[in-house]
Amino acid sequence: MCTAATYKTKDFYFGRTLDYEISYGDQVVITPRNYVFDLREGGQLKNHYAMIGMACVMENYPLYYDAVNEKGLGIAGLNFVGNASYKKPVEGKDNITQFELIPWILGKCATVKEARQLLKNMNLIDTPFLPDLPVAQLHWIIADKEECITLESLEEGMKIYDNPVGVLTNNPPFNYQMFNLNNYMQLAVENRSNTFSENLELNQYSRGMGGMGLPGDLSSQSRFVRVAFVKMNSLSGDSEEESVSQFFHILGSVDQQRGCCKLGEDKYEITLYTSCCNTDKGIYYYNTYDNHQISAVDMHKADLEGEKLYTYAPIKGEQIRMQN
Ligand SMILES: C[C@H](CCC(=O)NCCS(=O)(=O)O)[C@H]1CC[C@H]2[C@@H]3[C@H](O)C[C@@H]4C[C@H](O)CC[C@]4(C)[C@H]3C[C@H](O)[C@]12C
Repeated sequence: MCTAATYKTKDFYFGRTLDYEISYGDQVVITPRNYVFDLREGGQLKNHYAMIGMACVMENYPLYYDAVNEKGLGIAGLNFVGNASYKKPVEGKDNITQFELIPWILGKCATVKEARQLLKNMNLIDTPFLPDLPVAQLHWIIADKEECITLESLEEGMKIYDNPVGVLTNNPPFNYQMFNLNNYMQLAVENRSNTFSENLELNQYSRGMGGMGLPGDLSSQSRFVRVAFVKMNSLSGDSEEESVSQFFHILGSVDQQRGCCKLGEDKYEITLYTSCCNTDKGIYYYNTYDNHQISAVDMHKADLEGEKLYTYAPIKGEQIRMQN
Protein backbone atom coordinates (compact mmCIF):
# COMPACT_ATOMS: atom_id res chain seq x y z
CA MET A 1 0.00 0.00 0.00
CA CYS A 2 1.05 3.52 -0.47
CA THR A 3 -0.36 6.92 0.26
CA ALA A 4 0.38 10.28 -1.38
CA ALA A 5 -0.58 13.76 -0.20
CA THR A 6 -0.18 17.44 -0.94
CA TYR A 7 0.01 20.27 1.59
CA LYS A 8 0.11 24.02 1.19
CA THR A 9 1.46 26.59 3.59
CA LYS A 10 3.67 29.41 2.25
CA ASP A 11 5.16 26.84 -0.14
CA PHE A 12 3.64 23.76 -1.70
CA TYR A 13 4.61 20.27 -0.53
CA PHE A 14 4.11 16.96 -2.31
CA GLY A 15 5.05 13.51 -1.06
CA ARG A 16 4.14 9.92 -0.38
CA THR A 17 4.72 6.83 1.66
CA LEU A 18 6.03 3.85 -0.25
CA ASP A 19 4.78 0.70 1.38
CA TYR A 20 6.06 -2.63 0.15
CA GLU A 21 7.80 -5.78 1.27
CA ILE A 22 10.99 -5.35 -0.74
CA SER A 23 13.01 -2.41 -1.98
CA TYR A 24 13.97 -2.15 -5.62
CA GLY A 25 17.08 -0.22 -4.60
CA ASP A 26 15.54 3.20 -4.04
CA GLN A 27 17.70 6.28 -4.48
CA VAL A 28 17.01 10.00 -4.58
CA VAL A 29 17.77 10.89 -8.19
CA ILE A 30 18.20 14.30 -9.84
CA THR A 31 17.79 14.26 -13.60
CA PRO A 32 19.30 17.41 -15.11
CA ARG A 33 17.89 19.13 -18.18
CA ASN A 34 20.25 17.58 -20.69
CA TYR A 35 20.03 13.94 -19.67
CA VAL A 36 18.50 12.27 -22.73
CA PHE A 37 15.51 9.94 -22.36
CA ASP A 38 15.24 7.60 -25.34
CA LEU A 39 11.55 6.94 -25.76
CA ARG A 40 10.50 3.36 -26.49
CA GLU A 41 8.23 4.21 -29.39
CA GLY A 42 10.78 6.49 -30.98
CA GLY A 43 12.07 9.97 -30.38
CA GLN A 44 13.92 11.45 -27.47
CA LEU A 45 13.11 13.68 -24.56
CA LYS A 46 15.95 16.19 -24.27
CA ASN A 47 16.32 19.78 -23.09
CA HIS A 48 13.54 19.04 -20.63
CA TYR A 49 12.78 20.42 -17.19
CA ALA A 50 15.04 19.03 -14.47
CA MET A 51 13.46 16.76 -11.86
CA ILE A 52 14.14 15.18 -8.48
CA GLY A 53 12.52 12.17 -6.87
CA MET A 54 12.83 8.61 -5.66
CA ALA A 55 13.74 6.07 -8.31
CA CYS A 56 15.68 2.95 -8.94
CA VAL A 57 18.29 3.35 -11.63
CA MET A 58 18.59 0.50 -14.12
CA GLU A 59 20.86 0.70 -17.14
CA ASN A 60 21.47 4.36 -16.31
CA TYR A 61 17.71 5.08 -16.58
CA PRO A 62 15.82 6.66 -13.63
CA LEU A 63 12.69 4.57 -13.00
CA TYR A 64 10.87 7.15 -10.89
CA TYR A 65 8.27 6.24 -8.29
CA ASP A 66 7.53 9.89 -7.45
CA ALA A 67 9.18 13.13 -8.54
CA VAL A 68 8.87 16.90 -8.79
CA ASN A 69 10.24 19.14 -11.51
CA GLU A 70 11.98 22.50 -11.27
CA LYS A 71 8.67 24.27 -12.07
CA GLY A 72 6.93 22.76 -9.06
CA LEU A 73 4.87 20.04 -10.75
CA GLY A 74 4.79 16.69 -8.90
CA ILE A 75 3.70 13.12 -9.75
CA ALA A 76 3.58 9.91 -7.74
CA GLY A 77 2.68 6.41 -8.94
CA LEU A 78 0.75 4.15 -6.57
CA ASN A 79 -0.28 0.53 -6.99
CA PHE A 80 -3.56 0.02 -8.78
CA VAL A 81 -3.43 -3.74 -9.19
CA GLY A 82 -6.26 -5.35 -11.12
CA ASN A 83 -7.61 -2.02 -12.39
CA ALA A 84 -4.68 -0.51 -14.31
CA SER A 85 -4.91 -1.39 -17.98
CA TYR A 86 -2.28 -0.30 -20.46
CA LYS A 87 -2.77 -0.51 -24.20
CA LYS A 88 -0.97 -1.37 -27.41
CA PRO A 89 0.57 1.52 -29.41
CA VAL A 90 -1.87 3.51 -31.53
CA GLU A 91 -0.79 5.45 -34.59
CA GLY A 92 -1.02 9.22 -34.22
CA LYS A 93 -0.92 9.10 -30.42
CA ASP A 94 1.93 9.80 -28.00
CA ASN A 95 2.59 6.19 -27.03
CA ILE A 96 4.23 6.34 -23.61
CA THR A 97 5.11 3.37 -21.44
CA GLN A 98 4.15 3.31 -17.78
CA PHE A 99 7.81 3.84 -16.74
CA GLU A 100 8.16 6.86 -19.07
CA LEU A 101 5.08 8.66 -17.79
CA ILE A 102 6.77 10.58 -14.96
CA PRO A 103 9.71 11.93 -17.03
CA TRP A 104 7.40 12.57 -19.99
CA ILE A 105 5.08 14.81 -18.02
CA LEU A 106 7.63 16.41 -15.70
CA GLY A 107 10.04 16.97 -18.58
CA LYS A 108 7.50 18.88 -20.65
CA CYS A 109 4.93 20.49 -18.34
CA ALA A 110 5.24 23.30 -15.84
CA THR A 111 1.71 22.99 -14.46
CA VAL A 112 -1.22 20.60 -14.10
CA LYS A 113 -2.99 22.70 -16.72
CA GLU A 114 -0.24 21.90 -19.22
CA ALA A 115 -0.25 18.24 -18.14
CA ARG A 116 -3.99 18.02 -18.85
CA GLN A 117 -3.27 19.22 -22.40
CA LEU A 118 -0.39 16.78 -22.93
CA LEU A 119 -2.42 13.86 -21.60
CA LYS A 120 -5.11 14.44 -24.22
CA ASN A 121 -3.02 12.73 -26.88
CA MET A 122 -1.27 10.20 -24.69
CA ASN A 123 -1.78 6.45 -24.86
CA LEU A 124 -0.24 4.48 -21.98
CA ILE A 125 1.31 1.32 -23.37
CA ASP A 126 2.21 -1.96 -21.71
CA THR A 127 5.87 -2.36 -22.74
CA PRO A 128 8.06 -3.56 -19.84
CA PHE A 129 11.35 -1.78 -19.10
CA LEU A 130 13.19 -5.11 -19.38
CA PRO A 131 11.71 -8.36 -20.71
CA ASP A 132 11.84 -10.05 -17.29
CA LEU A 133 10.68 -7.01 -15.27
CA PRO A 134 6.92 -7.00 -14.58
CA VAL A 135 5.01 -3.90 -15.66
CA ALA A 136 3.97 -2.00 -12.53
CA GLN A 137 0.19 -1.54 -12.33
CA LEU A 138 -0.24 2.02 -11.14
CA HIS A 139 -2.40 5.10 -11.04
CA TRP A 140 -1.02 8.58 -10.48
CA ILE A 141 -1.56 11.77 -8.51
CA ILE A 142 -0.38 14.89 -10.36
CA ALA A 143 -0.29 18.23 -8.55
CA ASP A 144 1.00 21.77 -8.48
CA LYS A 145 0.16 24.52 -6.01
CA GLU A 146 -3.01 25.41 -7.96
CA GLU A 147 -4.68 22.07 -8.56
CA CYS A 148 -4.47 18.30 -8.26
CA ILE A 149 -5.69 15.49 -10.51
CA THR A 150 -5.72 11.69 -10.54
CA LEU A 151 -4.82 9.79 -13.70
CA GLU A 152 -6.10 6.25 -14.24
CA SER A 153 -5.71 4.10 -17.33
CA LEU A 154 -8.56 1.60 -17.09
CA GLU A 155 -9.93 -1.13 -19.34
CA GLU A 156 -12.49 1.36 -20.70
CA GLY A 157 -9.90 4.08 -21.30
CA MET A 158 -8.03 6.89 -19.61
CA LYS A 159 -9.68 8.89 -16.83
CA ILE A 160 -8.56 12.19 -15.40
CA TYR A 161 -10.33 13.17 -12.19
CA ASP A 162 -10.11 16.45 -10.32
CA ASN A 163 -8.68 15.56 -6.93
CA PRO A 164 -9.96 18.18 -4.48
CA VAL A 165 -8.57 16.38 -1.40
CA GLY A 166 -5.05 16.12 -2.77
CA VAL A 167 -4.54 12.54 -1.60
CA LEU A 168 -4.29 9.14 -3.27
CA THR A 169 -3.96 5.57 -2.01
CA ASN A 170 -4.58 2.36 -3.96
CA ASN A 171 -7.74 0.47 -4.94
CA PRO A 172 -10.62 0.97 -5.59
CA PRO A 173 -10.69 3.50 -8.47
CA PHE A 174 -10.56 7.14 -7.45
CA ASN A 175 -14.26 7.97 -8.03
CA TYR A 176 -15.22 5.24 -5.52
CA GLN A 177 -12.71 6.57 -3.00
CA MET A 178 -14.23 10.03 -3.29
CA PHE A 179 -17.80 8.73 -3.02
CA ASN A 180 -16.86 6.76 0.08
CA LEU A 181 -15.99 10.03 1.88
CA ASN A 182 -19.76 10.72 2.02
CA ASN A 183 -19.95 7.96 4.60
CA TYR A 184 -17.71 9.99 6.90
CA MET A 185 -19.12 13.50 6.54
CA GLN A 186 -20.25 13.45 10.18
CA LEU A 187 -16.64 13.30 11.45
CA ALA A 188 -15.54 16.43 13.29
CA VAL A 189 -12.46 17.80 14.96
CA GLU A 190 -14.55 19.22 17.81
CA ASN A 191 -16.27 17.12 20.38
CA ARG A 192 -19.95 16.55 19.72
CA SER A 193 -22.92 16.69 22.02
CA ASN A 194 -25.40 13.86 22.39
CA THR A 195 -27.62 13.55 19.30
CA PHE A 196 -28.15 9.83 19.85
CA SER A 197 -31.25 10.21 22.04
CA GLU A 198 -32.42 12.91 24.39
CA ASN A 199 -33.73 10.14 26.64
CA LEU A 200 -30.26 8.85 27.36
CA GLU A 201 -27.54 10.57 29.27
CA LEU A 202 -24.50 10.11 27.04
CA ASN A 203 -21.36 12.11 27.68
CA GLN A 204 -18.05 12.96 26.18
CA TYR A 205 -15.58 11.03 28.29
CA SER A 206 -12.55 11.79 26.12
CA ARG A 207 -11.13 14.38 23.81
CA GLY A 208 -11.15 13.52 20.10
CA MET A 209 -14.57 11.90 20.08
CA GLY A 210 -15.65 13.96 17.07
CA GLY A 211 -13.43 11.69 15.03
CA MET A 212 -15.08 8.50 16.33
CA GLY A 213 -15.56 6.23 13.32
CA LEU A 214 -12.45 7.33 11.47
CA PRO A 215 -11.14 4.01 10.14
CA GLY A 216 -7.87 2.89 11.69
CA ASP A 217 -6.95 -0.16 9.63
CA LEU A 218 -4.38 -0.40 6.84
CA SER A 219 -6.68 -1.09 3.88
CA SER A 220 -6.32 1.38 1.05
CA GLN A 221 -9.89 2.64 1.39
CA SER A 222 -9.47 3.24 5.12
CA ARG A 223 -6.12 4.97 4.59
CA PHE A 224 -7.75 7.23 2.01
CA VAL A 225 -10.38 8.37 4.51
CA ARG A 226 -7.89 8.73 7.35
CA VAL A 227 -5.28 10.71 5.46
CA ALA A 228 -8.00 12.87 3.84
CA PHE A 229 -9.40 13.75 7.29
CA VAL A 230 -5.96 14.48 8.72
CA LYS A 231 -4.81 16.48 5.69
CA MET A 232 -8.00 18.54 5.32
CA ASN A 233 -7.86 19.52 9.00
CA SER A 234 -4.12 19.97 9.27
CA LEU A 235 -2.75 23.18 10.76
CA SER A 236 0.83 24.33 11.06
CA GLY A 237 3.00 27.38 10.94
CA ASP A 238 4.28 28.20 7.47
CA SER A 239 8.03 28.09 8.06
CA GLU A 240 9.94 25.36 6.24
CA GLU A 241 10.54 23.37 9.43
CA GLU A 242 6.94 23.61 10.62
CA SER A 243 5.53 22.74 7.19
CA VAL A 244 7.83 19.77 6.62
CA SER A 245 7.24 18.53 10.15
CA GLN A 246 3.46 18.72 9.70
CA PHE A 247 3.69 16.96 6.35
CA PHE A 248 5.47 14.00 7.96
CA HIS A 249 2.76 13.97 10.64
CA ILE A 250 0.04 13.82 7.96
CA LEU A 251 1.61 10.81 6.30
CA GLY A 252 2.51 9.39 9.71
CA SER A 253 -1.23 8.78 10.15
CA VAL A 254 -0.98 5.98 7.56
CA ASP A 255 2.46 4.62 8.44
CA GLN A 256 2.77 0.83 8.23
CA GLN A 257 4.60 -0.93 11.03
CA ARG A 258 6.40 -4.23 10.45
CA GLY A 259 4.24 -7.08 11.64
CA CYS A 260 0.78 -5.64 10.95
CA CYS A 261 0.36 -6.51 7.27
CA LYS A 262 1.45 -10.10 6.64
CA LEU A 263 1.97 -11.24 3.07
CA GLY A 264 3.53 -14.66 3.67
CA GLU A 265 5.99 -16.50 5.86
CA ASP A 266 8.26 -13.78 7.33
CA LYS A 267 7.02 -11.34 4.67
CA TYR A 268 5.48 -8.06 5.81
CA GLU A 269 4.59 -4.82 4.09
CA ILE A 270 6.14 -1.76 5.77
CA THR A 271 6.56 1.91 4.97
CA LEU A 272 9.94 1.75 3.27
CA TYR A 273 10.22 5.51 2.99
CA THR A 274 8.18 8.68 3.37
CA SER A 275 8.95 11.67 1.18
CA CYS A 276 8.01 15.35 1.25
CA CYS A 277 9.20 17.61 -1.54
CA ASN A 278 9.08 21.38 -1.25
CA THR A 279 8.04 21.92 -4.87
CA ASP A 280 8.92 25.63 -4.81
CA LYS A 281 12.45 25.06 -3.61
CA GLY A 282 13.14 21.65 -5.20
CA ILE A 283 14.19 20.12 -1.89
CA TYR A 284 13.35 16.44 -1.46
CA TYR A 285 13.02 15.45 2.21
CA TYR A 286 12.66 11.81 3.19
CA ASN A 287 12.95 9.37 6.04
CA THR A 288 13.10 5.59 5.91
CA TYR A 289 11.70 2.75 7.99
CA ASP A 290 14.88 2.46 10.00
CA ASN A 291 15.94 6.11 9.99
CA HIS A 292 13.38 8.52 11.35
CA GLN A 293 15.64 11.51 11.01
CA ILE A 294 14.64 13.66 8.06
CA SER A 295 17.35 13.83 5.38
CA ALA A 296 17.17 16.05 2.29
CA VAL A 297 18.58 16.57 -1.19
CA ASP A 298 18.39 20.00 -2.85
CA MET A 299 18.10 19.80 -6.64
CA HIS A 300 19.48 23.32 -7.05
CA LYS A 301 22.83 22.23 -5.63
CA ALA A 302 23.32 20.05 -8.72
CA ASP A 303 24.31 21.36 -12.14
CA LEU A 304 20.85 21.33 -13.71
CA GLU A 305 22.32 21.99 -17.16
CA GLY A 306 24.19 18.67 -16.91
CA GLU A 307 23.67 15.39 -18.75
CA LYS A 308 24.37 12.84 -16.04
CA LEU A 309 22.12 11.60 -13.27
CA TYR A 310 22.90 12.53 -9.68
CA THR A 311 22.09 9.68 -7.28
CA TYR A 312 21.95 9.68 -3.47
CA ALA A 313 21.52 6.42 -1.57
CA PRO A 314 19.10 6.91 1.33
CA ILE A 315 20.81 7.36 4.68
CA LYS A 316 19.98 4.26 6.70
CA GLY A 317 20.09 3.42 10.41
CA GLU A 318 18.55 5.48 13.24
CA GLN A 319 20.44 8.67 14.03
CA ILE A 320 19.85 9.07 17.76
CA ARG A 321 21.10 12.21 19.48
CA MET A 322 22.21 11.31 22.98
CA GLN A 323 21.64 14.11 25.47
CA ASN A 324 23.89 13.08 28.33
C1 LIG B 1 5.63 -1.10 -5.33
C2 LIG B 1 5.44 0.40 -5.59
C3 LIG B 1 4.04 0.76 -5.21
C4 LIG B 1 3.82 0.56 -3.74
C5 LIG B 1 2.38 0.33 -3.47
O1 LIG B 1 1.49 1.02 -3.94
N1 LIG B 1 2.12 -0.71 -2.70
C6 LIG B 1 0.78 -1.08 -2.45
C7 LIG B 1 0.64 -2.56 -2.27
S1 LIG B 1 -1.00 -2.99 -2.60
O2 LIG B 1 -1.15 -3.07 -4.04
O3 LIG B 1 -1.89 -2.03 -2.05
O4 LIG B 1 -1.13 -4.29 -1.99
C8 LIG B 1 5.65 0.77 -7.06
C9 LIG B 1 5.58 2.31 -7.22
C10 LIG B 1 6.50 2.67 -8.39
C11 LIG B 1 6.91 1.30 -8.95
C12 LIG B 1 8.19 1.26 -9.81
C13 LIG B 1 8.11 2.25 -10.98
O5 LIG B 1 6.88 2.14 -11.66
C14 LIG B 1 9.29 2.08 -11.95
C15 LIG B 1 9.51 0.63 -12.41
C16 LIG B 1 8.43 0.20 -13.39
C17 LIG B 1 8.63 -1.24 -13.86
O6 LIG B 1 7.53 -1.60 -14.66
C18 LIG B 1 8.69 -2.20 -12.66
C19 LIG B 1 9.79 -1.77 -11.72
C20 LIG B 1 9.64 -0.32 -11.22
C21 LIG B 1 10.91 -0.01 -10.44
C22 LIG B 1 8.37 -0.19 -10.31
C23 LIG B 1 8.46 -1.14 -9.10
C24 LIG B 1 7.21 -1.03 -8.19
O7 LIG B 1 6.08 -1.46 -8.89
C25 LIG B 1 7.00 0.43 -7.71
C26 LIG B 1 8.17 0.77 -6.78
